[in-house]
Amino acid sequence: MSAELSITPQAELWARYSAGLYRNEELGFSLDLSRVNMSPSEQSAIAEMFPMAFSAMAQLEAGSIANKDEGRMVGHYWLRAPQLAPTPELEADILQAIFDVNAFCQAVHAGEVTGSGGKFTNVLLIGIGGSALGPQFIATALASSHDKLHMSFFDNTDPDGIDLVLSSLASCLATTLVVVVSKSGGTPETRNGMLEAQAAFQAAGIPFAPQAVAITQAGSKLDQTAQSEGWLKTFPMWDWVGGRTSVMSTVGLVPAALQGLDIDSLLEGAGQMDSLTRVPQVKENPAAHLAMAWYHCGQGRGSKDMVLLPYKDRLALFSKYLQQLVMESLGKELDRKGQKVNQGIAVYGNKGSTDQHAYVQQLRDGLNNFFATFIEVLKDRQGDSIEVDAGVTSGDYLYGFYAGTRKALYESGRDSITITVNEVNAHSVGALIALYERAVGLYAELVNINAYHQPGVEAGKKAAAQILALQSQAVEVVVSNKASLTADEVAKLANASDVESIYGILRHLAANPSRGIVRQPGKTPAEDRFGKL
Ligand SMILES: O=P(O)(O)OC[C@H]1O[C@H](O)[C@H](O)[C@@H](O)[C@@H]1O
Repeated sequence: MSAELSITPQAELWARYSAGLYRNEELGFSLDLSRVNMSPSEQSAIAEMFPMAFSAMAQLEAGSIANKDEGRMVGHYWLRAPQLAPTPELEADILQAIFDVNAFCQAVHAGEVTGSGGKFTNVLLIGIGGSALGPQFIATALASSHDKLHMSFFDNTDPDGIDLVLSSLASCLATTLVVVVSKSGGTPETRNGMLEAQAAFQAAGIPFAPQAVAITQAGSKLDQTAQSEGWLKTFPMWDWVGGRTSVMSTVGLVPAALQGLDIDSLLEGAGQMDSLTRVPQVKENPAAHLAMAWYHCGQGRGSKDMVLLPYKDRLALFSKYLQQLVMESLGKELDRKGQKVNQGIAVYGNKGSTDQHAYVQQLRDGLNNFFATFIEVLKDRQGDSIEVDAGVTSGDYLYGFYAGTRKALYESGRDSITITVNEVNAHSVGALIALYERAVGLYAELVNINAYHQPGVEAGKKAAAQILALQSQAVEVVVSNKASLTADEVAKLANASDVESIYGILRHLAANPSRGIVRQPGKTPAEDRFGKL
């Protein structure tokens, strides 16, 4: 196949590009599938599946219980078109939340709401998954020297990672606004981050509650904590917004507005893309183009990985953001009929041309198990560029590397999609997010899965809870025994059968001296002995 492709005449490729390019001048956006080796007949076969996908999306937008397993509506599209919400109450809730976000952030910027050290200078956002990835992506994509507040994140329960962020905030904790984000309000990593931040405030003698903001569903554990401790502010989150599609809700709007970003433009860009991707004709709909290409490349089974190559540093976190959006939405064991399908599309990537010096070698010459998505940004920078060679700028190089890689991949029979935007700004970032949200929704309909639940995540959470329960049993046995014990002996005394887990727990504790446990290494893990320090 690659030999055939490599001899496709340039003129034919140019004609295919020109005739097939989806573009919208007003939005400053185009989508090119000319380097996806999909014949017209294959295109029409996939296009025939779309009417039912369009109608499912229309029902979803009209307020159907699209997430049947969890009995929920799926309403992230209403966030940028509140008039489309299925009830006047929901419309009013969305508008009120946007109003409150603006009012609060204006008061912070104006110094009407302050920290104990005066006007806020920093934001520490604590969240994980959909409650961190979107805010992090937007913060990085749209950062500038005019940012009103400096952004930091706790997005994990890694003590060392937390310390690193805290050390960077040490001199400005008294002017740091802490925003704790959790839709469910009960996610352990986020709760731990909140407790770590509270401890740091306490150690510095700064009251935490007057500098803390919660974003969560009414009545959640986090909501209760915020209420009972008298936190500065609580913003609502709704059950009809999924975590991975929550970036246009208070989850993404509060941090973005605090940073000083143009949230109206973000919502407008998303809303404009929503209008284009609502169109029920494949040819006219860029999200349908994308979903069609995904279906073709992976044969509707996700057999090829999606490699994201944005040629713009600001978009480096987009692949991380899309990893959750795509993989948590599409990675499902069962289809809607309950049949085992093990669907999904693996997503990875970072940025071009950096990745050309890392893994692009394999993309070009190695396993052909992927399709690439290039993101090209036409505007190089604000202001002019110097020439790095006669008549050539750094931006020309970046373009050259993108175009060259696209060509080289095509010549070795590897499919690629190119998305082009005029520039990276709040409007185009909103549009890109909306494009992928819709493409994921449409693709999920094509393969008949529920894109809006995440049953698999629960298994890991339950297993983690079991390990933590086992830890207290194991510690009790070790500290109440005079002699040191092997993991097998600890397991026996704790009445537990999972010796390997006990070994792992004790080895971890022994590596942290303040936990009071020592390890005497034996020849093998089974011969290691654990005792009181
Ligand atoms: O916002 P939270 O309720 O804290 O959830 C944070 C994240 O954790 C979960 O495990 C889900 O799989 C994600 O979809 C979610 O975004």
